[in-house]
Amino acid sequence: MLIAEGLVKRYGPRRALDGFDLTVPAGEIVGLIGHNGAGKTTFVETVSGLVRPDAGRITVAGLDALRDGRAARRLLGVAPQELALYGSATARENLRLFAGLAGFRGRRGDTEIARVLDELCLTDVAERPVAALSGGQRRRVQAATAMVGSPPLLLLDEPTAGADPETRSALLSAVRARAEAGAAVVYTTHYLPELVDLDATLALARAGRIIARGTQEELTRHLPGELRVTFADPAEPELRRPTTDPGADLAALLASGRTPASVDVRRPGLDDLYRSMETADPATAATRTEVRDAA
Ligand SMILES: Nc1ncnc2c1ncn2[C@@H]1O[C@H](COP(=O)(O)OP(=O)(O)OP(=O)(O)O)[C@@H](O)[C@H]1O
Repeated sequence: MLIAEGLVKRYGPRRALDGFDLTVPAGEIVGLIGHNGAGKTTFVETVSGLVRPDAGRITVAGLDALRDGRAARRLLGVAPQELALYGSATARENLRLFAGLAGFRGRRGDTEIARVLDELCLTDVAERPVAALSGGQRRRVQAATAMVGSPPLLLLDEPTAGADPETRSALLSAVRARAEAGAAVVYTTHYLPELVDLDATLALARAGRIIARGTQEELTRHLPGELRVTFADPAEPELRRPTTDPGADLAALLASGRTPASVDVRRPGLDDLYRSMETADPATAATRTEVRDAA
């Protein structure tokens, strides 16, 4: 659904995007993660037509988005990081505007708006001006403007930033439902447990490019987890050690004649992956990408 290749965006001497490649098939949620300044927002802005790249190609549903931006924009819904809503208009009026842009007008538009308001638990506040809504409610209205009209590509830039658990859960359910209905979703967040909830695949951005891409399992399985062992002899301190092969490490421990009282293996998770990006060697990351391509 979305293919971005070799995107470069320069701001003076700085390259916000520096050979950024990302492909997202229909029905897939990709969690775009990376430290502040990695280029995630610039990528979202580039695909949504707000920023013109200096080089590269973007295809949305087979359309060349850089040549035929207007047609490509009709296929995508964006929730930008900075809220962009009309404060004096009600939530419903804001949605009417975006539904109209997506070609939904009249009764068809009203039905679509009612559906999205319900999906994001906004029906009760639909007639209030957006300026009078809470931060979490405004976040949901922003996500609703992206989803109205059911575009096949969703770009959600930190849609749950500052959201309370209720808002977060309504948003995640809506995003999952959209992907199940076939939408391709680019989802940026710094809150990694959300990506586990969404069962998202991952794209790791660093310094303007994607350094690793794959499923959560593919990207975490080679990272060390942690082996924790307590011993029958109370004088022996608890052992905690990073491990990539807990079975072999435990066998070595037993062979040494010590008697464990409890054994716990913590599998590597997304936090470990995020931390490993500090030191990630792009060459290793490239191998991982190849592994996925071959799969
Ligand atoms: N309009 C701009 N003018 C100059 N530099 C910019 C502009 N937009 C982004 N940059 C720079 O480009 C780089 C990438 O920024 P971007 O906002 O895309 O990162 P990000 O990964 O979204 O970060 P965050 O996690 O903080 O949202 C940063 O170094 C940023 O300072």
